Amino acid sequence: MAALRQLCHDLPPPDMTADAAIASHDSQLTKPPGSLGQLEELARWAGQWQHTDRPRAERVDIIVFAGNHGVTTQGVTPWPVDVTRQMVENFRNGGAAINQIARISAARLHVVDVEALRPTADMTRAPAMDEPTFLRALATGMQAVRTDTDLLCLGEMGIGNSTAAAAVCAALFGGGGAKWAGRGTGLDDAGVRHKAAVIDRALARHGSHLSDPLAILRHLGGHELAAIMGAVIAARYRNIPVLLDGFICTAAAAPLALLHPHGLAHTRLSHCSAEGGHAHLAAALGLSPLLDLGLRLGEGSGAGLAIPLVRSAIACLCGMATFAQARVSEKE
Ligand SMILES: O=C(O)c1ccc[n+]([C@@H]2O[C@H](COP(=O)([O-])O)[C@@H](O)[C@H]2O)c1
Ligand SMILES: Cc1cc2nc[nH]c2cc1C
Repeated sequence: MAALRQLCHDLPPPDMTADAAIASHDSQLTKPPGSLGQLEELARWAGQWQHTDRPRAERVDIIVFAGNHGVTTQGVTPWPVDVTRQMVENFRNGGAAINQIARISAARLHVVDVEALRPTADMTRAPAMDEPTFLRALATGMQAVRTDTDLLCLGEMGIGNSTAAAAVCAALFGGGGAKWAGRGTGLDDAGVRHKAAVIDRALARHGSHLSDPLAILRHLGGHELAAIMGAVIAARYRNIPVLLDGFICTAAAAPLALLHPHGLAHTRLSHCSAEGGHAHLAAALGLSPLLDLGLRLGEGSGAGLAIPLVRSAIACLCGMATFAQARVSEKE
């Protein structure tokens, strides 16, 4: 735990020399300054974290981390637990939404079943993970990050994990189960109220251990959430910018924002999920989503859909002519 805490404390900073070079080059491109809006900032973000003034997004990985959750025994999701394993099989056979999005976005898809899909402990009765399991799941996430990657998209699959994510958010940011519990895969109003009460019971059970972001993720999170956290940390050390997906993925990364003042600066929020807590979480983290399409699927689907935006931003930065090259007159 101490080594992990040190890693989080020592996260490398952005390359502001590359950033200045990009800003200077961008100002000479054949467009009114600022007219590419958020794409301009997106290209600078990619360059800052890839440590280059000519960023790339040719080699893009989508990693879907899958895990199971003991808290499902509390009736917090309308779907059978076995769907996690069945969907992993579906990912491997090319039949899920993320397979189609990965193909359209020309990204490599990797599926990792964390801890062989063994469920965590039920967080209302015990810590979701003991320390060795938490660290092993986190290391699984770190090891899944390849070095030959320009851009990393993270996603998850886990029946019950919207309860784990909501509990993590409640412990990190306050507000209790009622603020963070959402419909997940399709709960009705009574189901959401029950889910909020289950979260409140877990918070009460672990109260004295919830003062530290890593302890919060261990007690209330899940194997795939820990793996996502590990992947976000590894990407920072390998100069790889990260696209986060929906509510669960963002909640898994959120502890890093509390462990380091710029812990999530190398990540962008790909979209705002329809899951109620995601907008609250984006606001708490100061992240603004690139897309808002009403998605609430997970699997890395929103992150996959944002890949063409990053590619377009970089293509404009690196491919456009300058005013001098194109002999276009500059503003008077
Ligand atoms: O990405 C999101 O914002 C999102 C919102 C709601 C549900 N999900 C997915 O649905 C599953 C969790 O829902 P639940 O109801 O079983 O907790 C899990 O596999 C997630 O990938 C994902
Ligand atoms: C069918 C199904 C597909 C999913 N993909 C991500 N979460 C999911 C949850 C369910 C239930």
